[in-house]
Amino acid sequence: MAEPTHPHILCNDLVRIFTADGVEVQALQGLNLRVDPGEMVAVVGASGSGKSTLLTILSGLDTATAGSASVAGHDLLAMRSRERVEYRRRTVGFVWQQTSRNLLPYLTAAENIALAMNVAGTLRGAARAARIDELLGLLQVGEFGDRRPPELSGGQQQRVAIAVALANSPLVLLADEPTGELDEATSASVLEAMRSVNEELGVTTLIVTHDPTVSEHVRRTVQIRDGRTSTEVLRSTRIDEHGTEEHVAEEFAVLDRVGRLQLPHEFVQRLDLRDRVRLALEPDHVGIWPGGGGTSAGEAGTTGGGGEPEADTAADAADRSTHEEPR
Ligand SMILES: Nc1ncnc2c1ncn2[C@@H]1O[C@H](COP(=O)(O)OP(=O)(O)OP(=O)(O)O)[C@@H](O)[C@H]1O
Repeated sequence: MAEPTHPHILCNDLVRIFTADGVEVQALQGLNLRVDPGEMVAVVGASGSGKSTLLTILSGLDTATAGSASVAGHDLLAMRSRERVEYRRRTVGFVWQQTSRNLLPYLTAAENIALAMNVAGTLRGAARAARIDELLGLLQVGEFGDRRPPELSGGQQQRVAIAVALANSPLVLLADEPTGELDEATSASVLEAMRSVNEELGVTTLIVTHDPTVSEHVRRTVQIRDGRTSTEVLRSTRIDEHGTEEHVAEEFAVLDRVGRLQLPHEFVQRLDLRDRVRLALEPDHVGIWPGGGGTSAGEAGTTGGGGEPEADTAADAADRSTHEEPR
């Protein structure tokens, strides 16, 4: 039997509560996320959904209020300050939205990468120079090693920032709105550069962003809503019956360890689902009906099956199933 993979990022029921002026804000409300080694995943959500809070915790700059979070085997809630420093220097690399946070403006691109190696005490001499050339080449900014950030375009600056983030060969690359200050075409090319780095170096990559178009550049997009992951879109390529390659995107609801899921907002609105719903366990899917005693019927959060089941059947099945209220 194959060995189970240990995820590179694992968050279980992650909660972060901020208190400002006596008012509590639950930025993360029991978030679950798993990213396996070598995956490239985008976490996409509206402003205020908790993206930056999640990334700040994963980067070791903040600690969660409850739940668990681990990155490449480091338990982020139990980590002490010395481990935290090493973790930030060697285990994870970061790319932030603002280039000013990624690069020092008075150092050249090559010197910015060298500085990251200096701080972590990694490569020296010829090995260092070779690695800097390799990284700049990989990010397609090989000819700009001697330029300072103000002499580079926004897209080139972010490519150099990615090279800096990779300087100490981290296992995980974390990016917070890495294309937030770029135009559409430049964003697409920077995301493609991140994808080729992910493929060539195998570095696990997590991007958080409000920009839904990022999902076109990754295989898996996780939607975050109100501090929780809600749905996922998986992209794959398959060959159709004419031998033509086609790209397929499928949307899934995220089911947590205890069986909770969030229905997509449109489903809830369309069927006017409120307070409680009726459930029916079918051989290959689960049906969900409005619970208000109406006659309208529909299905949500299901795989397989089709057609509109009888409301009576749903009620019967719901009676047969557990009567526990969803938590
Ligand atoms: N330090 C803080 N103190 C109080 N509330 C905070 C703090 N940081 C974040 N919040 C609140 O937590 C919630 C989530 O914020 P967060 O910055 O994680 O969202 P986001 O999805 O990254 O949004 P944006 O895309 O606008 O940056 C928001 O309601 C925000 O106001």
